[in-house]
Amino acid sequence: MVNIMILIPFLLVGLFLILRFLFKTSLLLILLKKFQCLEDWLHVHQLYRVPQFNHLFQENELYVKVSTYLNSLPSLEDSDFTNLFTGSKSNDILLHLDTDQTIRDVFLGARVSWTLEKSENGGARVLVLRIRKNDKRRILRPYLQHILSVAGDISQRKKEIKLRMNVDSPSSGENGRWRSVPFNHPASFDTLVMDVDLKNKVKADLEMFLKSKQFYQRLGRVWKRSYLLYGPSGTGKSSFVAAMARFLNFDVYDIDLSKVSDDSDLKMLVLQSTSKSMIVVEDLDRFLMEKSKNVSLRGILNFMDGIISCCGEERVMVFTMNSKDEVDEALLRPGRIDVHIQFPLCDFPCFKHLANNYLGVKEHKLFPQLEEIFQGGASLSPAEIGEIMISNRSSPTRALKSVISAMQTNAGAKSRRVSGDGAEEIGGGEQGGLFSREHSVRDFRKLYGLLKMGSRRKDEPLDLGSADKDGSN
Ligand SMILES: Nc1ncnc2c1ncn2[C@@H]1O[C@H](COP(=O)(O)OP(=O)(O)OP(=O)(O)O)[C@@H](O)[C@H]1O
Ligand SMILES: [Mg+2]
Repeated sequence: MVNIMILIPFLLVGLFLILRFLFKTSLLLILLKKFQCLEDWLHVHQLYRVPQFNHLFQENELYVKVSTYLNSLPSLEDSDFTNLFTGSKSNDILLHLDTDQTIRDVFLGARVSWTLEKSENGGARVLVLRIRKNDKRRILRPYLQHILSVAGDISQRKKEIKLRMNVDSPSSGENGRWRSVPFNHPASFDTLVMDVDLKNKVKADLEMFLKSKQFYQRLGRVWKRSYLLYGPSGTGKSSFVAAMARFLNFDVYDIDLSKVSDDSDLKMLVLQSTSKSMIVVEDLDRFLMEKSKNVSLRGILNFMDGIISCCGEERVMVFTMNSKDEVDEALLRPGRIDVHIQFPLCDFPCFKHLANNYLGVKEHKLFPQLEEIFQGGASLSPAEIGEIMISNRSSPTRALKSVISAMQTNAGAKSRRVSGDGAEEIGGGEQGGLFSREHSVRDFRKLYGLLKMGSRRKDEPLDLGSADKDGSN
């Protein structure tokens, strides 16, 4: 009994030292690996080789996708050695599988391994998949599908968005071709001041669309969705297009209809676009109102339906207009346009949000006066208010006073118009809407240096204000 009492402290110390030794060294890990090797050795395996190039020396897309997938696996970080590279951004560090490196993966409970080998005939490489024969039938196909889908998602996330524009250069015979530049528009759903619910609804709609491949297939419908963004100039339609593209990570095909030679040329442009892209036609109402145009209404309808006949993969189409009142019903029918989004002028909550974003002002003694003016019906577009705030950003009070003057000038012009003509101008005028009188445009420009506005301005739509901006995001 006494002997046991003496032994216990020695046993405890011994146990402590053994545990300490095991934790301080990698003995446990080594034992685990040996056990796995032994277990593997007791199974029959099948090997699959994914070569980097095919027999015509073209890069094997499967090899690229499997590499992308393997380089994203957390087990790569845990492997004994691997390659480190910098990414496209300066502070990105990327892990890459090295030659003769083996990486393990688990799929549906089955353990598989991949080894990167050098092929016998030179520098090309081969990825070798090792899979237990017992698991082969059950997991091989779904596992490869899983790899393709993960790799697709990764490359989509990493992709740099491109803006593609149709160029009009008959001399070089390039008419109808797309010219591409990196898409760097800074707008995102976070920077846009608009109704939060509306913003969330659009995001949810886009997300749902992306996930609905099977749904569209089951219904025998082409996987596409069309949006119409309409509202006065400077209310954020083009910025919204940019936000959508950024959100979807889709390339933007911006079609300039004036550079399209005829109806079939327009169809060709769609045929030359790729999947996972947004096809954008800005100011469609203005184009349709033009008397002599190369593309007919039928051509445009066919082009909208052209997607249906040509392209099965996901496409988002976006059309912008100042007003949809004058536009042919056929163009707006469900199926051609799925979602209509109105962009109204700024109301008081929207103004407050802009004041916070541009001037860092949450409350101000001029706010009650501004609220009254807004409630009186005067309004400016977010672009106009933004410009005033930018040019006066060193003095918030001056900026707010300038907004007040602009709204008063604007309201004055409106009332002069109403009393002079006996009716408010809505629709039709060359330079209708808020600045339909030349002198009010000049007044406004003089006051705030808005040099680029006016030429594209249209009348306010009749349904203005139905989707109020609440100024939060
Ligand atoms: N809702 C908004 N929130 C934040 N900024 C906005 C908003 N609307 C417009 N702006 C600002 O105004 C400028 C012009 O906006 P944008 O070009 O998107 O308007 P638009 O509706 O496309 O006008 P147009 O009909 O003349 O093409 C942008 O630089 C953007 O920053
Ligand atoms: Mg625009």
